[in-house]
Amino acid sequence: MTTTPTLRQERDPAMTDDAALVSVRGLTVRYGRRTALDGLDLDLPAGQIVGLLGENGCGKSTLLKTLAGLYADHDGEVRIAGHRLGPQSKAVVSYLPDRSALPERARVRYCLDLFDDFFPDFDRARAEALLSHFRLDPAMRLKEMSKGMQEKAHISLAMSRRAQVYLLDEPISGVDPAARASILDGILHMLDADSLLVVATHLVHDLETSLDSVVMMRHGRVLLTGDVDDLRAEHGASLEQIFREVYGS
Ligand SMILES: Nc1ncnc2c1ncn2[C@@H]1O[C@H](COP(=O)(O)OP(=O)(O)OP(=O)(O)O)[C@@H](O)[C@H]1O
Repeated sequence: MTTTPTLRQERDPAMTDDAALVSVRGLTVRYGRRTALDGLDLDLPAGQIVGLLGENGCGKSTLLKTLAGLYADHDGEVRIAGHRLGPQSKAVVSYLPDRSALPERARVRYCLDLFDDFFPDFDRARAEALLSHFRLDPAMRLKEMSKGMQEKAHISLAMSRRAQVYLLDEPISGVDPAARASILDGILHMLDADSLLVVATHLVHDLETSLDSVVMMRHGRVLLTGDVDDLRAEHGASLEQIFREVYGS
């Protein structure tokens, strides 16, 4: 099969797309002499659940961190809800990193207080409802929880900001397969219809039915992007099969 990015839209590479909630042009991020993102272009509209897929080291985490406004040092242009990266873009982005930034001795209740203090858009009732959905006790300390329980706690916090863009970096890698559907239900249940959720994941099979579109990356660039239903129809295969063919070639 071809890995040509046939579904990428033709556009003027210099212009960001005003209609897109997230618009990226020529984004390059380097760690010293290593180039993690290499002139990446991307447009993501509101109202989508987008899977960010690709091999280890292709740049998924770096892209999410950059969109979250954590790398000031980059080349290219990024717009989020029309804002350049900075305080205004950060205010509309809820980012769940692949490694926790919360103190592990903290009780979940204290984390709720932290989010309440730090994020004006934090909806505490929504977080408490999600914690309850996941059967987590707010009195527990993070370090007393299993990896999967910690992930559920972090998801509850990140998804309870009334953000426009949610960036989740491998949010359910530690959760057992049977519980993944319940977590995805919890996430999607809380999502406003006009927000955008981008989830970096290797769990293509588990997320396949939840995703509207995918962005497949390789070597710091977008290799293939498109609507999941369109891709399945075009290739006559499941998303997981398409993924295996693209990255197996
Ligand atoms: N802090 C860092 N210092 C130096 N190089 C880094 C750093 N973080 C990432 N890199 C490099 O940048 C590239 C992209 O890494 P990144 O973590 O974004 O990939 P990824 O697609 O998220 O990988 P994975 O699927 O393994 O999580 C890799 O070559 C990696 O070695």
